[in-house]
Amino acid sequence: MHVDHIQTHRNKKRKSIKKVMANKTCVYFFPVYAAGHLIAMIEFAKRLSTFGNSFFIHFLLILPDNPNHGSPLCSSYLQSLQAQNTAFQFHPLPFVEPPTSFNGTIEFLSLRTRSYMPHVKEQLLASPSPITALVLDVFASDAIDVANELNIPSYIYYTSNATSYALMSHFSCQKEENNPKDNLKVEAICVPGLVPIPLTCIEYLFSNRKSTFDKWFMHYGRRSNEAKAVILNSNNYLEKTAVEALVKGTPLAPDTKISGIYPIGPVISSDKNNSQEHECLKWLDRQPMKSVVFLCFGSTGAFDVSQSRQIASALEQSGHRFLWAIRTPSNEFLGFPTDGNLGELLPGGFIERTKERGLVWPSLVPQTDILSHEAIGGFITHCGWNSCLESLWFGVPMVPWPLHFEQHLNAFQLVNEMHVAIALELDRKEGFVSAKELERAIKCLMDEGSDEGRSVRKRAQEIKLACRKAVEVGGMSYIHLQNLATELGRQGVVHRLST
Ligand SMILES: O=c1ccn([C@@H]2O[C@H](COP(=O)(O)OP(=O)(O)O[C@H]3O[C@H](CO)[C@@H](O)[C@H](O)[C@H]3O)[C@@H](O)[C@H]2O)c(=O)[nH]1
Repeated sequence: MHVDHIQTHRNKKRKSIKKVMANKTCVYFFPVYAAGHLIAMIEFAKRLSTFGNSFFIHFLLILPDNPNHGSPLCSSYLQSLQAQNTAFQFHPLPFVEPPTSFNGTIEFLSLRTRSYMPHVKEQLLASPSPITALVLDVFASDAIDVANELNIPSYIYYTSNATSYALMSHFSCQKEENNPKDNLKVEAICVPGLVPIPLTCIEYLFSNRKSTFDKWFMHYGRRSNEAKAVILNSNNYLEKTAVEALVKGTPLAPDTKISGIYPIGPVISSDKNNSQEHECLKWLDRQPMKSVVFLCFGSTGAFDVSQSRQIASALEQSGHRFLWAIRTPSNEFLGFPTDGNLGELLPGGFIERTKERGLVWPSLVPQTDILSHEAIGGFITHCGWNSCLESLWFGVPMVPWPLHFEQHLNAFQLVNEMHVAIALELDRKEGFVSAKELERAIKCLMDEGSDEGRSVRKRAQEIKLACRKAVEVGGMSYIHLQNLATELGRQGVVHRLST
């Protein structure tokens, strides 16, 4: 959605809304413009808005500084949202020149978000109705300062899982000398209330290999401790230990202001987006039930030639049907992968040799629609939390292939806590997986006679049912969401227009 679209849309709505505005308040959302964050937050807002209509929902948006830096998934999602005619209002913030001095991607994005704070304040002050809450992505939590200044309660909508939030919050209150980065010699990290977490799962967060992520991870942990409450896209069936510990407050900083934890998940994007006509789905219609292994690595995941060829070889040797979304990595700073250059990425003759049982799709795919298709029997995923939830929602067992951030931790949970995934051995330093190892994991997941496969398939079905029950009327996530909606609607008028 372009700025013009958003603004026209907003102007049309303003008129009709004016009439009923008198008794309503507003909840403002401030997401991060990335597929795993923006879409997840809007989907959460949709669900929240089904609980009565005592408030209007507004979104503050920092649009990408350059069209190549914005996830294509975000723009197509925003466009499809227009057709759904939600009552949400979007406010793209006026452009601010991006920072020129920074160390790595996360620092760039963090500094850029901070530079928008004057505009955030301006927008909130211009609100057409009193504001009862500001709901922030954790990576936009510097806006808590603005919320405090205007006496607006702030909430964090955390787009990943409860365990990684517990870690973030716990480490944020550690003194510099206890920086987990310095503990890299121990084998497991012990956080009060959590099961011990192997260091290999989190060293990516705390090693200096990837610029300053650890510094910002701790910074946002500290900021989120200043919020009134944290909303988690999880529940205490998926992550019993972490959710229960967080509800008790065990891993939180002693001086935290957080007084509520709302595990309301899973929230997934379930819109069909007219993708029924998509070639991948038509192809799946022709495949037997649960016969296809699906490979997709999130909004930013893409492999070089050498790794892509190992994947191709594993797929060929495994003998199983497959659907592989493949793209070419971008060399540009903040650039997104481009359509897969199949001639370069695949070994000669691969497509011809596998055409009876495989489809290679050189672009983004309608992931949730694919996962919901009955022909899908397994998912090889980079373990972005949304991808994990989508797979679980449709009862699809996984092979985790984590790439960045907290994805190694998510992979650990899928295998060791939820028992819905077959472990894959990867060289974490290089992120490399050999053809032999991938072939083994695919066979383990997909072979009918595989005991491990049978076990993860059964668990995936159990989790699917439990997740659906959790969000149904009366389910545990439903009740948390209902309580949150009541709190937001009841909060009283905490901020009045300045004029
Ligand atoms: O071809 C594709 C690829 C992805 N998706 C969708 O894009 C979203 C991707 O989200 P996610 O699986 O969470 O991956 P990332 O985009 O990599 O997510 C970022 O944000 C997540 C939530 O905070 C973190 O868990 C991840 O580590 C971080 O990389 C999902 O809804 C997918 O269905 C598509 O629809 N088509």
